[in-house]
Amino acid sequence: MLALESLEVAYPGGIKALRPTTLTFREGEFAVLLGPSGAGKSTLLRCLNGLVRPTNGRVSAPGVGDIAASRATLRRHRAVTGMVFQHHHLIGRLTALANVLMGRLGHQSTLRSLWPPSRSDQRFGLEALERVDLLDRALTRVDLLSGGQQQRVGIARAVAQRPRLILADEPVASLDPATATRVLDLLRSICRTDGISAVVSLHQVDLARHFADRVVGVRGGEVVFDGPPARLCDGVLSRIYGARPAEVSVDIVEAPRARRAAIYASRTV
Ligand SMILES: Nc1ncnc2c1ncn2[C@@H]1O[C@H](COP(=O)(O)OP(=O)(O)OP(=O)(O)O)[C@@H](O)[C@H]1O
Repeated sequence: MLALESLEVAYPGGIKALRPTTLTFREGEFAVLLGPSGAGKSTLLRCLNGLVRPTNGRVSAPGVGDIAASRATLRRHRAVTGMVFQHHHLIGRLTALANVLMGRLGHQSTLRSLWPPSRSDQRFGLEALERVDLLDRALTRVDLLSGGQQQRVGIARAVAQRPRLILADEPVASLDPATATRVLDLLRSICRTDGISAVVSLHQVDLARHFADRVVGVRGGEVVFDGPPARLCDGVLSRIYGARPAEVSVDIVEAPRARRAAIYASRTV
């Protein structure tokens, strides 16, 4: 459904974040990107909704074609692509419902978006919150919610957009293991029920094993593994992480993002 054709990204300064990559994400698939810090996972994800412009190659979406062909194609693609971020990107002083309703803006004209939300949009937003078990918090300010609850609001916002695709960049990196599992479980089950495709970057190998239909392993801007989670054996993990498998899932996965980078740097082979 979503095709990357010889996609390549070089950032200013010459960093090749993504080497020529050709890949297809299939309809309804829950794909997980795994890879060490700096591997290029965020860059790849951001190319999928045009937040990063490739240096070469293109991303094609069904019914849209090359998403970067024009502002209109990018807008059409983004209208059906929900984003879930590590740090939620919510507006803290607004209620959960108001944040969720932001997911509807891509479906409205500029003029309509200046008016209060319609009843049907409000109902849609409340349904989205109910699906992430937060209906009772609809009118609570988001900055009064826990990290896990905020991430569920982030998912509800993406779902309220009625997306065909959800892109999630380390959606559970700031959460404790039990909350991370619950949040991913919700995300995957909503994607399954609604037939939404998902591309999710994770650092936790165990979560990838549990939730992914397909794992794409990235290292040094290249896809070094592409297959079902059952094939994530020790050899594959060391190909992806360049570390002994026993070292992969404990200290790296539990470490905060900034420290992970230092751990990886010290282990680069
Ligand atoms: N805006 C930018 N300008 C210059 N270099 C960048 C930029 N964004 C990322 N990079 C570099 O591109 C490479 C890939 O970064 P990217 O954020 O895609 O990796 P990642 O796998 O998502 O890492 P992490 O797991 O730490 O988030 C890294 O070397 C990074 O330093």
